[in-house]
Amino acid sequence: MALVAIEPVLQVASVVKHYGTRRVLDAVSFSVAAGERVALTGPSGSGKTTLLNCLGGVDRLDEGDITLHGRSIANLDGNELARLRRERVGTVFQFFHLLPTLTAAENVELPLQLLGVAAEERAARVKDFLQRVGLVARAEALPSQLSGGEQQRVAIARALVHRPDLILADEPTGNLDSANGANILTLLRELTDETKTALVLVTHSEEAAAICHRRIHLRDGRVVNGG
Ligand SMILES: Nc1ncnc2c1ncn2[C@@H]1O[C@H](COP(=O)(O)OP(=O)(O)OP(=O)(O)O)[C@@H](O)[C@H]1O
Repeated sequence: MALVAIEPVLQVASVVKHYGTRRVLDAVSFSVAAGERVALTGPSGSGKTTLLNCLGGVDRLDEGDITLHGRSIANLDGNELARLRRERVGTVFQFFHLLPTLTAAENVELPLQLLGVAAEERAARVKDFLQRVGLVARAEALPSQLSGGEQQRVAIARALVHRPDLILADEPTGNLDSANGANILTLLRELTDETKTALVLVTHSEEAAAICHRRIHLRDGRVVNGG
């Protein structure tokens, strides 16, 4: 049988990052395939959030490279990087980070607006994703009128609506009770399966790591297993 080479969605090659003289990421390498979910674990201060920020193009690397869908981010200028991030990446945070003056539907629509998607297509996709996260009835609610679990469902719809290759999630259940946390994890698992979106999930939670196919454990900025 012929082997087909499948290019990873995300390739991290010998990434080094310093804060001052401190080497916070020390030659980190791993890759993630389409639809693969990877838990990024490790003790506090081991570099997980720094790595996530590098993956999202928020922090620049000192050495090494990150390739997203075949494109190296090392030599992109700020505008190109912002565009790549908008097109290819979705993010989910512990504290939801919804825009407080926009409704649930408008929050979900925002990534499509930034990408210049036509109004009709935007409306259809927003409806589809609000349906997928079970929030059609709350489309016109402001974030302050939604529970934490509902806000995180809006954030998940917003992270996926523009069909990114990669979702970056930082403790997405960290601010939810266990029942809501479990619902959010199920939703993340089902939706990333359905859409074949890769997920890198930073977490201290066993339950969250358990929805992932694989774990990458960091200690002192180095991958100690799973890379
Ligand atoms: N902007 C910054 N300036 C200086 N040092 C920083 C900065 N951000 C992070 N650090 C340091 O880099 C190291 C790694 O931090 P990072 O937040 O990536 O760890 P983490 O594994 O995500 O920790 P936690 O689980 O507590 O969130 C820590 O020692 C931290 O103090």
